[in-house]
Amino acid sequence: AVLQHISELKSTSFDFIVIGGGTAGAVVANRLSEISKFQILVIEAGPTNEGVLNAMVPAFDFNLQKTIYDWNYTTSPGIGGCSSHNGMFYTRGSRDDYDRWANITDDAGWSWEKLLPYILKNEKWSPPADLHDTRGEFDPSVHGFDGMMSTSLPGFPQSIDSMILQVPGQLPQQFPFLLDMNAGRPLGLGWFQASIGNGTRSSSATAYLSDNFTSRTNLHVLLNTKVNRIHSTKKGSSGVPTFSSIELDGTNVRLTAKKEIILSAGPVNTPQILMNSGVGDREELLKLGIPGVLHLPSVGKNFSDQPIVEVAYSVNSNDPLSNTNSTLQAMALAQWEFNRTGPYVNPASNFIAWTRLPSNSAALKTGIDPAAGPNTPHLEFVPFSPTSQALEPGNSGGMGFILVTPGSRGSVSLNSTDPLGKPLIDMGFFTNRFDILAMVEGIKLTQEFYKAPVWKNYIIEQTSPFANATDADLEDFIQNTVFSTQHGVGTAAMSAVNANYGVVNPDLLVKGASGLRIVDGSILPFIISGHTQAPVYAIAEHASDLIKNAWK
Ligand SMILES: Cc1cc2nc3c(=O)[nH]c(=O)nc-3n(C[C@H](O)[C@H](O)[C@H](O)COP(=O)(O)OP(=O)(O)OC[C@H]3O[C@@H](n4cnc5c(N)ncnc54)[C@H](O)[C@@H]3O)c2cc1C
Repeated sequence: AVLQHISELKSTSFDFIVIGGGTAGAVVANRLSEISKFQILVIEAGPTNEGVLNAMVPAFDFNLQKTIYDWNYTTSPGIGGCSSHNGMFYTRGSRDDYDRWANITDDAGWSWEKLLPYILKNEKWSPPADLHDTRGEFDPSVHGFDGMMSTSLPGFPQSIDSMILQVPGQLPQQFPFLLDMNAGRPLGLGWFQASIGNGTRSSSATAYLSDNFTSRTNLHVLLNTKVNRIHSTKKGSSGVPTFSSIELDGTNVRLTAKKEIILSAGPVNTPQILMNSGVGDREELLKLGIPGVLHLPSVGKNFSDQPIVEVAYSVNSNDPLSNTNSTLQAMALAQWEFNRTGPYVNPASNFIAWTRLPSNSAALKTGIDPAAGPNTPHLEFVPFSPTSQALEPGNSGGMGFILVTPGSRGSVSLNSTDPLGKPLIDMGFFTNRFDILAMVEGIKLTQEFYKAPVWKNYIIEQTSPFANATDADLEDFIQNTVFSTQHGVGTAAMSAVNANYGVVNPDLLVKGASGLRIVDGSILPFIISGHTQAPVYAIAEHASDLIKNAWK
C-alpha cells in the first residue's frame, strides 16, 4: 500500500526497511517484496509524482528542477527519486568501467559480463513513439525486452537529424558511426537512447512501484516522511554495531527492521544520514558533537560528478517549433496528451557522440588518464536542435559536452549549524588539472564537429566562447559557465573486503557493521563514462539478489 502519513502505518516493525524510494530504493523494495514472507517498508521523504505532467512529458524535464520534486541540490525527493525528473539519457558507460569496479573490489560479480544480465533485467526496450523502422539505429542483441523500465529511440524527427547523420562520413576518425552506445564500447556517434516508453518518461516509480506492485500485501510505501538517523546496538564481545532502528523527522515513533536497513537515500543524503548516525570520520563528527559509532573516514568523500559546458552557435534554422512559439507549443502538448506522440516525446537531442581525447592532447600529456580503459570515452557531445529545451535561453544552436571521466573529487559533509538540514556539497570541479585541460579539448572537438562540410550553410558563427579565444580564455570560459550534470556518485564507495578505505564491502554491507546495507549511487567506486541511472538500476537489481540470497 502507499501511505501518505506515518499515522497510517499498522506496524512499526518490518523485515526490511528501505530508506529512500528513489531510483535504487524502488527496485530493491519491489524485488524483495517478490518473497511473500518478507515484510518491506519504504520510507520516502517526498510526495508521489502520479499525475505530475512535468514528470511524464519527456520534453518537460527541465521544468522540474528547483521545484518541490527537487531538493535543490543533486537529488530529488519524491517517489522514483532522480529517475522521476532526470534527463532520461539511457547510457551504460563502457565495459571497462565495470571491469574496473570488479578489479578494485576483487569481486568478479561487479564486472560487465556479470552485471549485464542485471542491466537487461531492468530494461524493457520499446518501440519509439512514432513507431518508425528502427533497423540500423540500435543493436537488439545487447538489449533487454522483458524488463521493467522502458527504453526507446527518439520518437520524433528533429530538423538537424539528417545533417548530424552525415558527420560520421565526413569526420570518420573522431566521430565514426556507432550502432549502439550501450554495447560496452561507446565510441562514435549514434542514436540517443532514453528511459521513455509510449512517449512517456519511465522511472523507477512507474516501473517498480506502480499499483500492481504496491498492492502486494507485504509492500508498504510511506511517503512524505524524512529519516534523520539510524540507531545501532553493540552486539557480542566484538562490539560490532548492529543497526536496526530508525528515527524520523517530526515524530517520536521509532521503526525497526528485523533483518536489514537498506540505505538508498542517494549520493548526498546517504552519507548525511550515515554521519548523523555517527558513521564517518570520528574526529570530524566529534567536532559537530556527534558521538562516533563507527569510524569510516571515507563516508562523504570521493564525490564524483561530471562537468558540462555549452558551446553556442547562431544558426540558419527555419524550425517552426522555436522555444518561444507558444501557439505551436500548445499544439505540441495537445498532441502529446491526445496520443503521446509529437515533438514533446523527445528529451534533449536525437543523437550523442562520444570520443576519446587525442593522444597528443595537453590533458593526456599530464600523464593522468582517469578513463577506465581503451573502450572508454573521455568526452560526450550532445548536439542540440534549435528546439531543444536544453539550450540556454537566447541560444539558437549549440553543443553541450560533458567530461565523463573526471579526475577531480569533491565531498559531502554535514552543515555544522544544522546537521539535519541541507548537507554541504563540494563538487570539487577542476581540482585535478586534467579536467580543465580535457574540457578545453572538448571545445576544440566541438569546433571540429561543426567544421564538417555538412554544416556549411547551417552554422552562421560560434557565439560563445568567441571563436578566436586562446586556451587561457577557454579555461576562463569553462570556469565561468560550467554546471553540474547532477551525476554525483561515490560518497559511500565499495572497496575490497580487506581495503583500508571505502564504506561498503562488495556485498554492499557497511564495513564493520551489521544489519546495514547501502544500495544507491553512493556505492560506485568510480563514476561510469556516461549518465548514471543505468548503473544505479543495475546495482539495485544485483543487490536485490545478494539480499535475497543472504536471507534464503
Ligand atoms: C536533474 C538531474 C538530471 C539527471 N539526468 C540524468 C539522465 O538524463 N540520465 C541518467 O542516466 N542519469 C541522470 N541523472 C542522474 C541519475 O538520475 C542518478 O544518478 C540516479 O537516479 C541516482 O539514484 P539513487 O537511487 O542513487 O538516488 P535517488 O534517485 O536520488 O533516490 C534517493 C531517494 O531518497 C530519498 N531520500 C533522501 N533523503 C531521505 C531521507 N532523509 N528520508 C527519506 N527519504 C530520503 C529522496 O527523496 C529520493 O527519492 C540526473 C540527475 C538529476 C538530479
